[in-house]
Amino acid sequence: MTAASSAPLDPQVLVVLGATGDLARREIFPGLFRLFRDGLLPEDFRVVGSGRHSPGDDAAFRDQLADAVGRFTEGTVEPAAWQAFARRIGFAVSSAEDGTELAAAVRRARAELGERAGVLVHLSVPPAVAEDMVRMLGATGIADDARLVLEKPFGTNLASARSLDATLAELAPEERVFRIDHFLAEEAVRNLLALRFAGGPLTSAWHRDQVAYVRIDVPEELGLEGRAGFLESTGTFRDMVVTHLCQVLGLVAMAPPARLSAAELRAEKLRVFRALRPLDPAETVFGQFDGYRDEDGVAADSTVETFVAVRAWVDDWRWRGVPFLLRTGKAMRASRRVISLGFREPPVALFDDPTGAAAPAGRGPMELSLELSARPEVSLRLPVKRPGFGFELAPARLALRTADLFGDGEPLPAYAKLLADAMRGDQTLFTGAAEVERLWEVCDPVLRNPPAPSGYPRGSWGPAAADRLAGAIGWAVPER
Ligand SMILES: NC(=O)C1=CN([C@@H]2O[C@H](COP(=O)(O)OP(=O)(O)OC[C@H]3O[C@@H](n4cnc5c(N)ncnc54)[C@H](OP(=O)(O)O)[C@@H]3O)[C@@H](O)[C@H]2O)C=CC1
Ligand SMILES: O=C1O[C@H](COP(=O)(O)O)[C@@H](O)[C@H](O)[C@H]1O
Repeated sequence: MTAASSAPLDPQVLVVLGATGDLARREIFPGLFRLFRDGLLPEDFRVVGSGRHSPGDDAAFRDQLADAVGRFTEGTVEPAAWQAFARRIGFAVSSAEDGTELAAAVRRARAELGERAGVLVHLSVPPAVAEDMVRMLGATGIADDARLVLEKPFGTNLASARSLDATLAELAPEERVFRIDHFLAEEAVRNLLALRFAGGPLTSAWHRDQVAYVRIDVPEELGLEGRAGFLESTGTFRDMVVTHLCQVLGLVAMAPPARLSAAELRAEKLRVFRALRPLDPAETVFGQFDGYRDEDGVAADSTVETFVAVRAWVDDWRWRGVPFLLRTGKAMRASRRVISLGFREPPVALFDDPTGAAAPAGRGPMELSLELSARPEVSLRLPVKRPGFGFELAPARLALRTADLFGDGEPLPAYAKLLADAMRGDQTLFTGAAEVERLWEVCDPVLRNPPAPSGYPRGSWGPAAADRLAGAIGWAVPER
């Protein structure tokens, strides 16, 4: 994995399609501002936001962004820094059918920056329109020498992902195509690689001989946040499972790569995804939070899932027989992103039961948990002997918080890291075409035969059927 190069960057025109959308205001513009503040953008740059509907003029667009950046930036936004950043931002209308105004804005920006100026286009648009937007970039010449950053989900199924890959291949060599899955750039996910591959007993324990189950749990408190249109057309399975949760599964399950390069990481993940058994609708639970159908923009008879739980299996030598439990949903009790590995229990419960039958319910096996927050936490739940006369065991937790080690400064958000990497042409943390296509293949049985969603109350942990799916392993996220 390459460190951010300190070499000065050529001037850049940064184009954001879907610039009025949720991702743009929540992550992309705050991310770009953060890079600007940290001196990680080139000396000379322009930002062209684009969408089908103009917010009015450049000033109105900047006002919208000032609001968003203030809200979604950690720490204070210094007015002088914001002004210096904002004066380089403009807006141009575009759609899949007509990119004339956008192309003119990009040409003007390049002319201002000089002939060395590069172009980076981030397509922050729903997956169903990505290919048409890519074609528009080709037809207008914007894609000619630009780097193209594509959002997840990449396509909406295997056929559309292949078609999008084919269209991209006509316009740009693979080195200029960046398929984003921002979970891969989370500080904590990269910390997982350190934990696994920097040596020590965890490297050899990462195996079916020692590990009884893996859980990847991403409940979210947030509901629709004005994204009814997106969720109604995409659903949580495509939005979160085919993408983030499966990608994290790939990093958890992969064998050690020969080196931390894009090619090696992609190859090792692909090996896992080839061994990933096609998901079984009978081992998948869909849920829909109560009241979802009353939300603006949601069909009165919508069967779109806002919650998914899956039991998956990786049929290779390392993982065969180990369940991988995946769960995510909107409007749930808490927002967490936790990977847990439960270690096998000894064959005889020496301390608990004279018959050697089982450990008492509630204590659970030794479990390693990684909190995928911007400030990574690693903890180990393990049994300790309660001091005293007998041999009673109690659960305890050893926790390591990187903020305690390195200070609690403002971590670089995943999107800022990815945008900086894309500008530098570093694809290490981006996904490859083959792995994305294989994941669509694995997920296809559920897409073709989706389970009917069960209702669940807002603020709960999801439908009871998901608890039954997890069985004795359960879904409990560690206390913080
Ligand atoms: N929101 C999030 O937290 C995250 C989202 N993503 C991904 O980002 C992408 C965008 O999501 P999000 O911002 O949430 O979605 P939104 O619906 O909020 O925004 C999408 C934007 O795309 C534009 N758009 C919509 N339809 C079309 C169309 N037919 N042609 C051209 N442009 C269109 C809209 O702008 P206009 O109407 O002006 O054209 C809109 O601003 C998705 O792929 C999503 O998976 C990834 C990570 C996190
Ligand atoms: O890609 C997406 O991710 C977010 C969750 O990511 P986070 O970094 O905001 O925690 C999810 O809410 C959204 O639906 C999805 O499109």
